[in-house]
Amino acid sequence: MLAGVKHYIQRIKEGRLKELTAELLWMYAYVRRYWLLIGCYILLGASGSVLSLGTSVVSKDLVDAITGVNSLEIVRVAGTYVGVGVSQIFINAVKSRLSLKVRLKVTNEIRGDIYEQVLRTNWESLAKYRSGDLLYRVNGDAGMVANTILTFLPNVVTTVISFGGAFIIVVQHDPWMALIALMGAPVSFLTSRYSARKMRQFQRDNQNVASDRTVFDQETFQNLQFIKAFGMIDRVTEKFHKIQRESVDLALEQNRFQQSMTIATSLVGQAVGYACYGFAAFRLWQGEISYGTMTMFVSMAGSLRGSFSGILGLLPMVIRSGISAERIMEITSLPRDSMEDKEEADEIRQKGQESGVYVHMEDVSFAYEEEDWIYQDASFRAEPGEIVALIGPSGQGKTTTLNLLLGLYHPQKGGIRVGNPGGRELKASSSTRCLFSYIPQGNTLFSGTIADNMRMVKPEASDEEIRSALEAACAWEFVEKLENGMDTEVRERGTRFSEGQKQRLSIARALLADAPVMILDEATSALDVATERRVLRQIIKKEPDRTVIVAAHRPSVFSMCSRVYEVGGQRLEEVDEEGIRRFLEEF
Ligand SMILES: Nc1ncnc2c1ncn2[C@@H]1O[C@H](COP(=O)(O)OP(=O)(O)OP(=O)(O)O)[C@@H](O)[C@H]1O
Repeated sequence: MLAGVKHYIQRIKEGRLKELTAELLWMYAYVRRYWLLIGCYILLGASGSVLSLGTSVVSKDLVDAITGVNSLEIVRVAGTYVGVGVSQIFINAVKSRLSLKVRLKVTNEIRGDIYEQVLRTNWESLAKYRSGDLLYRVNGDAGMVANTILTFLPNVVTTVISFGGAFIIVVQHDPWMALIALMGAPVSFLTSRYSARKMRQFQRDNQNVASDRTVFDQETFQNLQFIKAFGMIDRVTEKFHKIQRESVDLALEQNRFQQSMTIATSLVGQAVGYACYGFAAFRLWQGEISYGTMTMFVSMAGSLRGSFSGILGLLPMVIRSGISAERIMEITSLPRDSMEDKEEADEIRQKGQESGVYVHMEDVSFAYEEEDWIYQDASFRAEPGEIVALIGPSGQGKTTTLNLLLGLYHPQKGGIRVGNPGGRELKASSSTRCLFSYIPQGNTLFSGTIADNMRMVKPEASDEEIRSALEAACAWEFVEKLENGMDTEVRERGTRFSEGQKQRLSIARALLADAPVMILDEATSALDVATERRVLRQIIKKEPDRTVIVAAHRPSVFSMCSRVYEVGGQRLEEVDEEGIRRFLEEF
């Protein structure tokens, strides 16, 4: 007893109670939002329970009428019996329909909420999660929580009504009978307490395996071409089967545990059932109860036992959704993108159309991991109308610098400022991202047509505007030859185009966004030198005040740049003319 109390005190100290309360409150917020629908569902469930109790009472009268050979009474009671049964069928049908409607609505809304929250989460925190894992949290975990919100409360209410109703009816007829029927309760309570602890661990493992499966499936299909090219089909299939086996083993182990618990409680339940039969028969022999009352006793005793186990049986569901809520809350409690400077940033963007926007980085020090500096005290500037290049060996910090400018990561020291020359200035943050159009490394095309991809950044763009952007990015020359021009499907991840073509489409999309600063991260690396120069010239020609920042490995763009910075050896420094000449010679 003392050990039990100590155990709970320890768990409260560990913060488990606080966590559990937070999980329940989080779920309760959704219950409150749908209280009317959930209320209707509970009412229907409750009336179903009352009718079910009614059936037992009417069956008693029916048996008594039959054994008493009272034909008039038989007809009356049989009529009520049939009426109650038919009502139950209709109530169940309405309940099932309402349940589906509410389930679809609540599940979609919870998923929508979580989806939006994930998208608005700060990139620095979100980048640590695998996309498949996030996908599982949005789909699997959200579905689990929605299911519990819908089933837990209504089930508790209907079970409490069944239990309370049966208890009152039995106690009124014979309190001893009620006591015997509940003899198994302490055993059920103790086994469920033990099983709750084990189930929590099983559920955590289950959710992790399911999440790993989603990650694996997603990565396999995304990289199918690579897998085929490297002849990795057998290895990948083997890994797929291994993950499957893991989840099967876990499910079987969990099932074995659940079954042993079920066997233990069922054996106790059965023993209690026989005791009820015996006691009811004894009372009948004593002539203290009728045949009808005996029938009712036996059915009510089953109902008492059943509803008690039913309440305890809801425990695994609460555990499952508690774990899911915990996994979702882990994501939704991450810091959000702050948009507090949004209005000022919009103003800078507006003004930027006349005077352009500069980007200044002053004495910045940044490390992903503590003290593992990418660079310290680094400065950099890009003015309107300039093309500025960032060069340096692979893995030294070019992309990192661009991410800092975009406010996706934040420097530990120093500041990054963006603003109009002689006008307003802001610290780089999620709010100032609207000043940039960014072309990251790799493929960023989405399913849909070329025009759909273009309109992602400017939904109201006319065909003329799209064509003009495609022309400026030197993409129109191949798009116009396609069977449906800009209405041609790009296919998933743009598989129908060459790397250089995909890069030109991405540049066209960035041009259409019409932001005052354009960032290209190796975005022209797959183009031949002549096309690369043509594209950069067009970018400036289209908008002479645009600020262009290019991360590049090769020196082909140097001749067009106002300034070149080199990132490497934990430094970011401007390269003088001598340095550029040396770089060109080395290349
Ligand atoms: N999210 C991250 N968390 C921890 N370390 C990171 C992260 N992103 C990049 N790095 C590390 O920071 C360093 C700089 O990476 P970055 O992508 O900026 O290099 P890069 O100069 O752009 O390289 P490349 O020319 O190959 O694209 C690398 O050592 C990389 O491993």
